[in-house]
Amino acid sequence: MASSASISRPRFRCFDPTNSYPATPDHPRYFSSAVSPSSSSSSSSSSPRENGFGDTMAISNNSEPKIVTGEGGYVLEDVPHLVDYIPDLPTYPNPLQNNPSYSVVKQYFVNADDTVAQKIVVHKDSPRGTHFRRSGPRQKVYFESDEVHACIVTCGGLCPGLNTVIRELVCGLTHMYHVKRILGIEGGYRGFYARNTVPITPKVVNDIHKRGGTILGTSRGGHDTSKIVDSIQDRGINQVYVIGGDGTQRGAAVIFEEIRRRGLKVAVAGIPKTIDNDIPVIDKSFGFDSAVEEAQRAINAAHVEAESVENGIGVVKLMGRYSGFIAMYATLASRDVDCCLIPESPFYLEGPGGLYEYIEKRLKEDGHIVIVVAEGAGEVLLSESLLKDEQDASGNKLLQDVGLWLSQNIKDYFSKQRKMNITLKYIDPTYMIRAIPGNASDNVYCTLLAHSAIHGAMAGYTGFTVGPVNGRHAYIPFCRVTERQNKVVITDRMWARLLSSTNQPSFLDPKMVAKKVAETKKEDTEAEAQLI
Ligand SMILES: Nc1ncnc2c1ncn2[C@@H]1O[C@H](COP(=O)(O)OP(=O)(O)OP(=O)(O)O)[C@@H](O)[C@H]1O
Ligand SMILES: O=P(O)(O)OC[C@H]1O[C@](O)(CO)[C@@H](O)[C@@H]1O
Ligand SMILES: [Mg+2]
Repeated sequence: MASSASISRPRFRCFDPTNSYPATPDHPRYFSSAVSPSSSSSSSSSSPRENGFGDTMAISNNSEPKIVTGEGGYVLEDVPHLVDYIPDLPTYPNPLQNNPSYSVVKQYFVNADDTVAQKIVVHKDSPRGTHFRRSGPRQKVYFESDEVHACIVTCGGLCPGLNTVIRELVCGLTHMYHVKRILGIEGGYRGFYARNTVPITPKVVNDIHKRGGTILGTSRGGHDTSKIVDSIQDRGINQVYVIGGDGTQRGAAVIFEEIRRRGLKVAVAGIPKTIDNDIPVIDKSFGFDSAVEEAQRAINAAHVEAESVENGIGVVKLMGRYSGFIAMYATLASRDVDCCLIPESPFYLEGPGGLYEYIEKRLKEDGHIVIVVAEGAGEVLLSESLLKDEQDASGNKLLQDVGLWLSQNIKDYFSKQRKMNITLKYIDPTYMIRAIPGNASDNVYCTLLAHSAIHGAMAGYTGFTVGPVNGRHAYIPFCRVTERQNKVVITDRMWARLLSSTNQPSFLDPKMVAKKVAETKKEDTEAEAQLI
């Protein structure tokens, strides 16, 4: 899919320019205050951590981001490394060098200075912008195979592909790095201190990618940082793989901070999960493709029902608490949808240009209409009529059922006010969509995510999330994926394509459109100014 955009643009809250010192044309510099690590090796090689620029490594003792600047407005937002706070770590040759499966691969190891550009459409004089460290195997690793004790935890809502990521983490660690100790943490974050752990082997996970859900179980809430890190320390875990959405990545970030504060040699790697696709920076999250595909079945059913009766109305609710990506892509894929309602695009029911007027038009012209509504759409309208302010255990807002509310209002309006005979069928496939296994494309994607995370942790990187940025997998600092949510930008071309494919009203007056365009431009300018 096209790179997902966000209404709120990068703000670089995690970037402290007051720590900067000037970059020279041939020597990019870290912005944080520099302290050279003393480096030693107990085995084959000895060197400070590569920074990819032949430059002295700059170490920050706190959670400052590691920013490298270069020529032409080049910025690298690097991820933390274990040597940032444990300087004397030995390194070892990567066991992949002797792995028969990978031995014929030319240039299997990632070049030390490979970075991935966040912005790929640039102008002649525009800055080169933010880059992230490219993911992949390094020549040297910071863990010996026998020393690794990894754990895997899944948190938040279900998502197609969760089991595939678990499987590929286990198989990747075992087959690529000969790791023998991998623990599954049961039931999300609270499992670290309140539930059992299970040893996992490739045999245990062999066919789990064919099943929906997560074999480890999941939960919301229950993040007690010090209890979690105590448990990591007590069990001798030194690689933590955390699979989950925005809340989970926030949780992983604080676990990493506590680990760093305690000076533990423990790598923390996040694998972003959410069918909502609301995680910024990365191209898309795993499970999203599967969700869009499965949604077609519900939309198809709604269409068949609606077109089989006189004045048939099919309403399908899809997930998307804050972001309407599933609804938007499911609509674009289906071509049977006449109206798509998402949280980012406010709508109204009555009067000229409103939803009721549009439904009536479609019924008169086609005899039926199919409406897709994302669960977070129309929140303002709903809160006006139903006051409820509840949260789940993780603090996420609990939403009213917009599909039911909309269906009831449509029925009332047409039968009572317009005295029309309509037949409305409401389909809520949300949990059926979330519970399926990953589709073929998500399964391949999950493998790449799991392998990226393993290579990063083995290479000593920590405090990072993995994911593709413009098609290339990268290591992204936690703060960049937690500082905002990815949202559909209704002033982008993709939303315009949707409007033109459904022919629905935009529900926006021209003044509002102008305001949105101006806001987006202002945010772009501010983000660029911070990069210079
Ligand atoms: N700011 C935070 N600090 C520490 N832990 C957090 C934070 N936010 C959320 N968590 C923890 O992360 C876990 C998952 O969070 P949440 O339920 O919001 O799901 P998620 O990861 O966002 O996934 P999704 O929303 O896609 O289902 C929960 O155990 C929650 O306690
Ligand atoms: O009912 P649960 O498990 O809290 O999950 C609901 C939420 O999970 C999500 O799918 C994100 O995983 C949201 O779209 C949805 O609101
Ligand atoms: Mg979330």
